[in-house]
Amino acid sequence: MKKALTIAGSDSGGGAGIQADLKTFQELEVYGMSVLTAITAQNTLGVHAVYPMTVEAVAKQIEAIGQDIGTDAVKTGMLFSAEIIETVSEQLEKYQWENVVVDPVMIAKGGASLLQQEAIFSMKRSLLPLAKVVTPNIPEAEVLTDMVIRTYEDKKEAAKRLYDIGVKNIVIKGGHDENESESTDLLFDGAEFYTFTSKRIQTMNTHGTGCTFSAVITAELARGSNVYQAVLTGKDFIQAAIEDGLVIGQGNGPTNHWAYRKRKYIKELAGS
Ligand SMILES: Nc1ncnc2c1ncn2[C@@H]1O[C@H](COP(=O)(O)OP(=O)(O)OP(=O)(O)O)[C@@H](O)[C@H]1O
Ligand SMILES: Cc1ncc(CO)c(N)n1
Repeated sequence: MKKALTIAGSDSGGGAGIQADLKTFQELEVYGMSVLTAITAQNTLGVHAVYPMTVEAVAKQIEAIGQDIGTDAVKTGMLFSAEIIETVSEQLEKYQWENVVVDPVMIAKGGASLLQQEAIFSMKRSLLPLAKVVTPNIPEAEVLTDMVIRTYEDKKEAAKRLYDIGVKNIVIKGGHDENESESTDLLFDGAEFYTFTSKRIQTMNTHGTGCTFSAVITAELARGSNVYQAVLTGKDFIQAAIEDGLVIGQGNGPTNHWAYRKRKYIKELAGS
């Protein structure tokens, strides 16, 4: 049984954060573990309060896993503060886990801050150099690279700048792209650029897309996939999850975490 760990915030509404990650790991038949960095009081209408954990609580949770269970891959999501980022980075270095995926979560869909402004420096200096994959959306990539991203060439330049910080593979996600008919994610591995394009779905129910996408990449790396295959599966998984989105709550609803598995089974049944 392969194992994956998420170090992230709790979304009480169940669509993003730790909850999205664990649901995704389970769907991909990977044993899921979690380290909480913060608790959010959150629903489909927005983030109503944030309660960060102490650095001691974060370190102890990681040590509990490191000293006993270990992991085949680990992702980070909402980390909230510079001190939490420094603690997580120290622990990742201590255990030398190989498949580190950093989703540099900064702002929730409703505009609430999930990362303090002064933590950006720690993210770039301490955490990103440990990452095998980083998965910023366009606004996050702009903050991390200090540039405006409008065109495909801008995305390529931003990916190169992130590579220079020390990340081995960069995925700039297209959810916030201005293209109304497609959503294209760009992967750069230091040598080649690859694009992953899908039809843009017109829906309000995209809460937690980024968390779910990076959780798929993490689970797939744990299962032994290479980065290209992991991103490809991430794109298929999130497309199915948005297409079969759930009408839950009064705002931006969550995606459907079992849509990908359901489609796979239907295909298998049709073939048998
Ligand atoms: N409307 C959409 N239709 C199809 N794919 C989408 C849509 N919105 C996002 N995606 C895909 O979902 C994944 C996540 O991208 P996005 O840019 O939305 O992340 P994010 O902003 O970090 O998400 P969040 O902050 O809500 O967790 C990417 O693979 C992207 O291409
Ligand atoms: C806890 C948490 N992590 C990440 C996101 C980003 O989608 C969110 N809304 N909430």
